Amino acid sequence: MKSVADLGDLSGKRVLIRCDFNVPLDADKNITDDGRIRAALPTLTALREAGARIVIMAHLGRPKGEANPKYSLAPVAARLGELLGVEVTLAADVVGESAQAAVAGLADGDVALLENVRYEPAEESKDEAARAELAARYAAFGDLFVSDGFGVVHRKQASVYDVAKLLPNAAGFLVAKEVGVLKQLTESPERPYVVVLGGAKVADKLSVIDNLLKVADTLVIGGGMLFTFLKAQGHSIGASLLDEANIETCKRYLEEAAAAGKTILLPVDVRVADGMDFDAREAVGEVATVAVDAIPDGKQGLDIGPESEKLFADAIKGAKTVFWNGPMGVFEIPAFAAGTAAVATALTEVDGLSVVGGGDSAAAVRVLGHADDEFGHISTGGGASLEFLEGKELPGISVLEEDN
Ligand SMILES: Nc1ncnc2c1ncn2[C@@H]1O[C@H](COP(=O)(O)OP(=O)(O)O)[C@@H](O)[C@H]1O
Ligand SMILES: O=C(OP(=O)(O)O)[C@H](O)COP(=O)(O)O
Repeated sequence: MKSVADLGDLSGKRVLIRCDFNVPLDADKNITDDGRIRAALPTLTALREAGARIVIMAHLGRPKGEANPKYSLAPVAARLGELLGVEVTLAADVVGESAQAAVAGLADGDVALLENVRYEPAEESKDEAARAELAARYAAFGDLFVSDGFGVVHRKQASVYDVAKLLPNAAGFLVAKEVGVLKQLTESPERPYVVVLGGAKVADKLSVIDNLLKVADTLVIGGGMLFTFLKAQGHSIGASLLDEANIETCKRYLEEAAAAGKTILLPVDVRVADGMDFDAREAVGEVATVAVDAIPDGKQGLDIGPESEKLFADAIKGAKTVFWNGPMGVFEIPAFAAGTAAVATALTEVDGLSVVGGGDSAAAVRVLGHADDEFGHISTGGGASLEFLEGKELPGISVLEEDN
């Protein structure tokens, strides 16, 4: 993997860079945690100081191939401009006339941000030819490509993977740093090694458990995915998140873990309500704590309960290595933040290496009042770090090692 320093004289060169600026926004489009933008500053600053003309590709959320103002990068452009102390030109499209004009208008040290790359249907397409065609349009905007969006390196997408094949490339400082730290967890983690999983990307997270069971001693499961496990154990889960297609897989995981002498630690109680109003940051109906085998019909599980907080905190504090991705509940709503807060605090008390990964998990620890240096490392990637820890090849990284 080449570094930015190996790219030679960058003065006047157009550097196309993929960043992960998928930051949490509130209902008024205020960024609630700008950690991912800050994490990109070392590379962007170095490129600017070297006199490069910077063209940034990034996404926000999952707009599924359609332009949609809800997912515009406008709040990101404004915040990045403040942090860099320079105006960041936001193109109104991804590869259209506005993007072309923004790139053509760059002077040395200037920064342009293309609109959300996921407005383009080919960005996330499984059709390689469609992705390659879009990647060629991106590549026309740069003389060189830098990959610095660690949170997306597990995605085989046009702005992450295909474009890297078309230009001389290098890893940015963030990607290099993340890989360096996460290697410590794969090479010889001190045991007990506990992995804590939660969050809402249920299908993604369930698919990594197979391999994580091979490397970790204990898997602690909270967040949206816990309910598919409860269903697999025969419990009713009311209106909670369910990944129907993976109920049998969860049964298999529970059996495999038991056979291998590993532990899958599930909550014993959960906090439920009729639902939630995410924008208003409120529960809908009464919030109640119930045992996991007594979730009433129609109720939605939105956090782990107080007994589970203690159970999980003890498992975490007894570990020498802990990796945590995914909030335990809908922490953005105060009534459902206690589980995530308990896990975050337990991680700060680990006598060993504690790593938090993921956009929302990193946001959660900061929003809940923790400082970054209370943890061994805060990774900008959730899914990306999990796949790294599984030992999988990450397309956005392996492509950088190929000759071009
Ligand atoms: N029980 C639950 N039901 C619905 N959403 C949940 C639940 N628990 C956690 N979440 C949501 O999961 C989201 C984060 O998920 P995810 O993107 O997988 O994490 P990360 O960004 O850290 O990788 C948070 O916005 C949180 O509100
Ligand atoms: O937020 C992200 O990942 P994460 O939730 O795993 O930390 C990245 O921006 C990747 O987003 P994606 O999971 O929609 O591809």
